[in-house]
Amino acid sequence: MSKHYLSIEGVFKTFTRGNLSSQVLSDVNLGVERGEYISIIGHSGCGKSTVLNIVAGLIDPTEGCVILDGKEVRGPGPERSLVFQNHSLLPWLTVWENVEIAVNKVFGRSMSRAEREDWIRHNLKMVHMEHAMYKRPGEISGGMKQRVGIARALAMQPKVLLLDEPFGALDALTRAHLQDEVMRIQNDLQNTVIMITHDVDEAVLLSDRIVMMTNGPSATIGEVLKIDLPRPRERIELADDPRYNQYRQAVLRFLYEKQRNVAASA
Ligand SMILES: Nc1ncnc2c1ncn2[C@@H]1O[C@H](COP(=O)(O)OP(=O)(O)OP(=O)(O)O)[C@@H](O)[C@H]1O
Repeated sequence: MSKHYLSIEGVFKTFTRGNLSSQVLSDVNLGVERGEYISIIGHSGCGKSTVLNIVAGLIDPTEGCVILDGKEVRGPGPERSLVFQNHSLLPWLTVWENVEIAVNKVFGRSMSRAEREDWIRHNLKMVHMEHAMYKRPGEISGGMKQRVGIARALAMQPKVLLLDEPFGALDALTRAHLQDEVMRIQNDLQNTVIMITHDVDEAVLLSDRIVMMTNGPSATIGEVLKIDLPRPRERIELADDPRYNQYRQAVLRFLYEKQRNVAASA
């Protein structure tokens, strides 16, 4: 039995179409502890989403496996909820109904109607969206849609929350605001999170460990950096913290010195 809460064990992935095949991942191994916040960073196209989709159960590895809480991942499931960069809310439903669908699916049998309503309200409150619960996605901003997406994912009480560049499409201020919200929620709930990001500051600010991937093809984990900064973290204070800047530099060095060939050809 795996000694980690979540473990990615010897994962290889080759995509094949006709007689063309490309090996995207090669021998990816990672152990994640319960309550840990992990960021995955790496150059565009190296295979970050492929790793996340394998953990989500949306893609099968060619070799290797993912074990979550003692069980091998086989196909998607509500114990692994995903939030994408592009809001995946159903546009014809209200904010409330978008969360309700997920809650009914997971807790339809175990909670009464009143309990489910309380739970939906609680999760919308947590992301400060209770004021807009009767609006449709087309009537709210991008940042608000991401809040609802996060509320919906959290409402499923997943064992692991998978975030694929969740703030990537947002302007800098909204992004900072939402990062702070996610840190606050993380301090309260102690979720296990794996997040893909391209943003070095975001990775250092939010993570317990940053997983840095080598360039593809046949990408793997190049280095793992432990972020030993006390929580709760304050972005303004950290800007002057020498440790914060050392972590930042370590990631930048990995991306732009050790793995720079893709950056140069991009
Ligand atoms: N279904 C698929 N079929 C064939 N190739 C694929 C498929 N999905 C991904 N790939 C390829 O695998 C490689 C890694 O893609 P992936 O989306 O995992 O990278 P990424 O690091 O998340 O990229 P980005 O940062 O740009 O989002 C790319 O070369 C991509 O073209």
